[in-house]
Amino acid sequence: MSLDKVKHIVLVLSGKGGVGKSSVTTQLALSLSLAGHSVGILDIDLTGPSIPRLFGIESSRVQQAPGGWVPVPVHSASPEAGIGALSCMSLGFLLRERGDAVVWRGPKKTAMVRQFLSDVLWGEIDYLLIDTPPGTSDEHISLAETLLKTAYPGQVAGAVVVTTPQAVATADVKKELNFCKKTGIYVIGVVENMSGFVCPNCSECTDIFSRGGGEAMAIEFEVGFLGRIPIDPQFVMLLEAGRTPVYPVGTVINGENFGPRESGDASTSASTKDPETLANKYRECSLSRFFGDITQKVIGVAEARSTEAQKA
Ligand SMILES: Nc1ncnc2c1ncn2[C@@H]1O[C@H](COP(=O)(O)OP(=O)(O)OP(=O)(O)O)[C@@H](O)[C@H]1O
Ligand code: SF4
Repeated sequence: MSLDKVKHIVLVLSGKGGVGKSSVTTQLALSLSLAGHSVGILDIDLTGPSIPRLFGIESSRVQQAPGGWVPVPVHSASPEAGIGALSCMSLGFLLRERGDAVVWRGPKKTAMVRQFLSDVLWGEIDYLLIDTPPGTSDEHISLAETLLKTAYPGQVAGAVVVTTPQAVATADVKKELNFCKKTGIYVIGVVENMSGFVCPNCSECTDIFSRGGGEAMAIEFEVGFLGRIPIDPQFVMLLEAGRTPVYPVGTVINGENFGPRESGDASTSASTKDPETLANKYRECSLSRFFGDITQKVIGVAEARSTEAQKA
């Protein structure tokens, strides 16, 4: 199996589309690599693969090697900056045109997911994040079946469930948690995305919708709560420009700039006159801090689960 040398596998799930699951997957992957880990992303959202676009590499093509597919690099490792390598695999790389639609029946989707799990040459990596379609579909079932059959004890760290404060009110995200319970997939925790709004003028964080629903749901289902991420208009702009909001300003890997270009690029664009107030607000609302905290919790659970499995 191509997953043999992957240390930890993390699934990213959401009950509904558009809650920011793929955005959370990419920023979680970047935060993990920023923490020095080597990371892969497997995008099994077959009908709407968005990972290549979020990294600005949708025109890349997957290379075929004798043993399988070589994942597309996002960036290589930078030992001097303490950053691990990041690569990804998505059906998006295999489609001829960016807008090509995939209209497949269940068995074909199942076969594709199995092939993605067995034929991608990840090599030795610390984390593999699997971005799944919204809901509980054929892709989820074949993913759970294949992983439960093939993964070694402790390798599947579990699932990160992404929701928004409003989506929490719907039954979809609860279905997702029930799916994990039924299939025996451990829930690492819930992320409440689009929770509050970061003003582009002064970086003030305001709760424009309800807040705290994700945490309440985590308590109800007795699973972990990983944290909240505010709506940040700069986030979309940076992603669209192929930049990485969670990397510090001026992050250069092998000559290429990956971070926001300058401090005004990220959620630091406040026009407040007092630099100290601004700095504090930036610290309070910075996406990198939110993702950094969530990432540390995911690392903690993944390591604890693999240590537990080794002891057993
Ligand atoms: N915290 C945030 N602040 C601002 N914009 C955000 C935030 N999170 C996500 N977005 C934006 O919301 C949109 C939807 O995000 P994304 O594509 O990640 O959702 P998704 O749940 O993966 O959707 P689907 O499952 O339908 O592919 C994107 O334009 C993304 O840039
Ligand atoms: S700049 Fe500050 S005060 Fe003005 S709208 Fe934004 S959050 Fe409110």
